[in-house]
Amino acid sequence: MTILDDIIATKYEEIKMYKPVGVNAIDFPQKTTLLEHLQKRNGVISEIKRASPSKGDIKVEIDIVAQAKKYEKAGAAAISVLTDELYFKGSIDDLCEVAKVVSIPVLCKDFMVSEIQVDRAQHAGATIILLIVAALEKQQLKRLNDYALSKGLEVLVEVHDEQELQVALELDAKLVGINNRDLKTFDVSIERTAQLAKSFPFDGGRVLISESGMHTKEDAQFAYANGASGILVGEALMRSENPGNWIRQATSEEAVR
Ligand SMILES: O=P(O)(O)OC[C@@H](O)[C@@H](O)c1c[nH]c2ccccc12
Repeated sequence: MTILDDIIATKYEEIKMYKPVGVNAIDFPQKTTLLEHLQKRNGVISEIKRASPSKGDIKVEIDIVAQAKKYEKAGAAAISVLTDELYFKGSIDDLCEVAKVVSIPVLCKDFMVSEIQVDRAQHAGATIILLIVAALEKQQLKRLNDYALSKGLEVLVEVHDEQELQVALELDAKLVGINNRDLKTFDVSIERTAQLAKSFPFDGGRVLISESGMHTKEDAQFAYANGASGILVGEALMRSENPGNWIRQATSEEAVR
């Protein structure tokens, strides 16, 4: 059993206990779309990540609304919010709080196995969901992808190796994330992006997003230089004294050249 198997197993238990989503729709500010942003210019998908199984507590007590506002003000392309409670100390309420105050896309970062989670994410204000190829059967992946798209959500399809990339391409995913972290062993290497980018077809409006393990402006530069239009950054922004600066530096002319 890997940690990923454990997490997925808890998801099936969790979804049985979800309270039905209320009938009152919340009035969220209108949001832009991530694909359009990344087709035009590079960007940082900035994450709210209180803790993680590989790093333990990162910043559990944090004003996430203030943090999200900093991300938006600095020009983040989107905000990712970890909603898993057990392993990441996040919550669907975290996502909802963020979605209420920003006009950039909001990604529900969780391990989706069921349409119930997709609905719940959208109800809480998410405009993007994550689907992890390594965590899903092919049919299940296709079903959830079709379902989310039919609901008007954007879908980020996450891969970690060549085979998974092919699965994402078969789905015709437009937002493809290469996770530099192996979710089974936690090994991280940003070289993974460079490797997989070699077989990435940069056509059809598809964009490549490099996820995890980026700490410096040079890391961002490396990802962009290897074909990424977007980078997904969690820990570095959560630990930074000045996350706005981090984002601005990683999106400056110099960094994206
Ligand atoms: O904190 P980092 O190393 O910057 O990583 C952010 C993000 O990529 C990572 O949180 C992530 C990528 N894919 C995931 C899937 C599930 C949970 C978490 C993730």
